This record gives sequence, structure tokens and C-alpha cells, in this order.
Amino acid sequence: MNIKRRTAEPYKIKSVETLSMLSRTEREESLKRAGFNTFLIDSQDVYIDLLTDSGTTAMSDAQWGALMTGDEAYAGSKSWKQLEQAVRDVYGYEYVLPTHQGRGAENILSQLKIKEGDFVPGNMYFTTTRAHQEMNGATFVDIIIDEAHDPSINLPFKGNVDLTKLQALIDRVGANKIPYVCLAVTVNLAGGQPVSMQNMKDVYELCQSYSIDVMLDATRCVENAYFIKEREDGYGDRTIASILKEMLSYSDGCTMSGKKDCLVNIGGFLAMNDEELYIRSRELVVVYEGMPSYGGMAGRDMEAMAIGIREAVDDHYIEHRIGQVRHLGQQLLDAGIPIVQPIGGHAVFLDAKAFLPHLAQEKFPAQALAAALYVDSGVRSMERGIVSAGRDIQTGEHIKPNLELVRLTIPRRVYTNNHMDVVVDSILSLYEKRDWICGLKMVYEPPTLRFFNARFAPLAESGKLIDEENKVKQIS
Ligand SMILES: Cc1ncc(COP(=O)(O)O)c(C=O)c1O
Ligand SMILES: N[C@@H](Cc1ccc(O)cc1)C(=O)O
Repeated sequence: MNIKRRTAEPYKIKSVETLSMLSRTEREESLKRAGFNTFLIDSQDVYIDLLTDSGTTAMSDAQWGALMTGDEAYAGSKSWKQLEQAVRDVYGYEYVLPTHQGRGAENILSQLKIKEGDFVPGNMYFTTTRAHQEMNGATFVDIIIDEAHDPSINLPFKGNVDLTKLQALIDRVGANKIPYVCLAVTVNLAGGQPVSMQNMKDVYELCQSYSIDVMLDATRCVENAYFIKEREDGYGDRTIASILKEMLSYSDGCTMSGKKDCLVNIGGFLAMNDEELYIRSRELVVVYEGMPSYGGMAGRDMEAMAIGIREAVDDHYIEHRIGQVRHLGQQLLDAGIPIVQPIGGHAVFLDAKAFLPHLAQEKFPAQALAAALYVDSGVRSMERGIVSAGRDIQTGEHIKPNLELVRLTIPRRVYTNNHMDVVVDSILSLYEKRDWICGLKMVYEPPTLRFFNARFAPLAESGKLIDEENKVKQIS
């Protein structure tokens, strides 16, 4: 008999947190209070929280144990030494500075490197990263391959940079107007898509020939390493740790949100090999974050992060992590639900344009779908479409991204595959009722990073987001 052997979690559960299970009416009320924005729903009203994989990790017993050993000294904390050493060992950069989270590092890097009128190329934008670049006077330029903007194209390395786009930008504006290339591994908004080792090498070589730095957004770099092991020739027998080290060697430094691939609930860092940049960054760390020996983190947080950095490169951990995301995504694909392909590293992304073709993009289909999913089952997801893209800084018009997505983001080591199955069932049932889901109008719009706090209302006259009783087919 040909038995397909299954695998299970490479950990067992030592402590549990009870989930709240509201009635549908209670969820409808909660959503209304939240202005139909899943960011504004109280977490106690959520059953399965797939809003983000950021800071939502379950820590290991070793990490919890280490909290007690945290050195809370204002200066020279020994916990900082542990963290610094872990970054040096696992990531390979010479200089490290702690920050309270990823955007703390983005702030410092952008302030130091960007001058008014500069251009920062990147493989698709990320909200906070672009906000810091723009606040410092730069224009973000997207240099990701075109295919990344099409949810249905299946490519192994859909996060790759199009080198002709990078070369064209250098030719157009000149290398001296490009302070650095911001290379994300993986690419969050493209669907958690990886960059190949070859592409990282090529970008680095091209940049070196023009003395342009390559600064990684290393937030999900371990997930990227896994895809290289799985998909790129010559890496199948290598450890994740060695692939990761090689990846980062094709860069001059990185910003890191420790809340993802460092397996902790808070923290981040800025790392680099250039001593001069390090000294200047240290000056800003004391202004914005705290002493360079804690940077906004408690000593106990740094102890936990030092351990998380090493745990994340365990081959069994990462194989299960990516496997769980696929467990969710593959069932949706098999059932014909439109999702971004291939399935990425940290999340499954529903293609809201294809799910709700009756809603024009100005009616916020991804926002409406995320809200409808919450009503259906208490599963919280996140809009990643026109609301997240914001407005063009020049024209003030909505930026209309090709990708209008709902992100189902899987926290690390938190949920079981049974939870994933519940999510699948809810999405399948919603797909059957999709015609009855109406669009939204934005009734409050904050000026920056609007998706966090914006408020919406249903466009349907009934005021109902899903009119199941009357089965009213919604048209745009
Ligand atoms: C790709 C990427 N870069 C940067 C950040 C910023 O990190 P943080 O949330 O820790 O500030 C995030 C998440 O916010 C992210 O997903
Ligand atoms: N980086 C986290 C938290 C976050 C969410 C949305 C943002 O636009 C910014 C930050 C995430 O991607 O989930």
C-alpha cells in the first residue's frame, strides 16, 4: 500500500487561551461599533484572529523561562549582549541596534539615508516603510516583476526584482539620487512571495557597481529561506540557517520587525556592516528609541528575542509553519476560491475582485469581504487593497492597486489545522452568498495610514452588509 505519511506540529501545547464565540447578532453589533473596519474590532469579540502574524506568536517554554533572566539595567544590559550575539550569529551583520519594532528601524534608516527629492526603489511597497520614505522626501518606485501584480500567475519567485526596471530608474534619475534599494524578503503585499537567491545576488551586484546600498526588509526572511530551499537549484540539501546567512550576505544591512520571524511579541532592530552608518544610527536611536542597549525593549523582551531568532531557523519549525499556511490555502484552491498564487509564506490572500466581481474598487470590495467574513464566523482578516494603498501624494486621488485582497494571516505556533478548517468552511459558505454582499462607503478617513482607523458604512439601503434573508443581489 502506498501510504502518504502525514506530519504534525513539531511542538506540544503547554498552556491554552480560551477563545470567545459570539453569536452572529453580537458579531454584527461589534462590527458596526468598529465602523466595518476589522482593525477596530475588540479582540475579545474575535474567534480566530488572522488579522496579522505580527507580535501574535506563541513563545516557547525556553522563551518564557528566559523572561525571568532579563537584565533591566538602563545601560549595558546583558540581555542586549545576548540579542546582539544572536543577530550576529544567525544573520551575520556586524553592527546591530535595537528598536521598539520594525518601523522604529525604518524611521532611523530613512532619516539618515534619504534626502529631499531622492527615489527609493523597492519590490512592492509596504505601508509603514513607504510612509517613512515619503515623510523624508523620497518617492517610492516599484521595481518588482510585473507578474507580482497579477494574483493568478503562479511563479516560484514572484517577489523578484525586475532588474531592467532598476536599471531604467538608475539611468533616469542617476545613482546619486538613489540612497538605497529596499528589498523585502518575502514581499508581504504581493502575497508573502519570496525572492530567489539568484535575484538577490543580481540586485546586489548591480547596486554595487553604482555604489548603491541594498537594505533588506528582513521581516520574514526565514520564510524566504524556506522557499529557496524548496524551489531553487542547489539549495535542497542546505540548512535554513545556512541559506539565510547566504541571503543576507547579498545586502549591506536590514531593518527587522522582530514580531514576525524572531518569534516574539514586540521588538525589532536595524543592522548593517558599515561602521559610519552604525555610529550615526546610534545617535538617532537615543533620540527615538532609548539607549543603544535596549532601544525600546525591556531586558526580558531581548532575552526572548535572542532565543526566538535561533528557534526560527530550526528546519522542522519552518517546514510546519509554511505547511500550515498551505493547509489553509490548498483547500481554498481545491474548492475554486480565487486566491493569490502561489500560496505565500505568512498568509493566504483572497482575491476580492474575483470573489466580489459586482463591486467596483471604489466600493472597497476587500474591506467588505473582510467584514463579511467576520460576520459569518468571527474570523478576523485584513484588507490589503485600495484602502491600504491610500492616496497619491501628488494628485490626492485613491491609489488603485491591481491587487485587491483580503489577507488571512497565520500567527506562528498559535492555531491548529482544525482552526484552519473552520476558516475554510466559512469562506466556502460566504462564497455561495457572495452576490448578497454589498459595498461600503468610507465615512471617516485619516490622513496617513488610513486603513488602521478608517470607518465605513454599508451602501445597501437596508444598512445590511449581507442581506441573506432577502437574498438581494447587490450590484455596483
Ligand atoms: C514587510 C514589513 N515591513 C515592515 C513592517 C513594520 O514592522 P512593525 O510592525 O514591527 O513596525 C511590517 C509590519 O508592520 C512588515 O510586514
Ligand atoms: N507588519 C504587520 C503589522 C501591520 C499591518 C498592516 C500595516 O499596513 C502595517 C503594519 C503586518 O503586516 O501584519
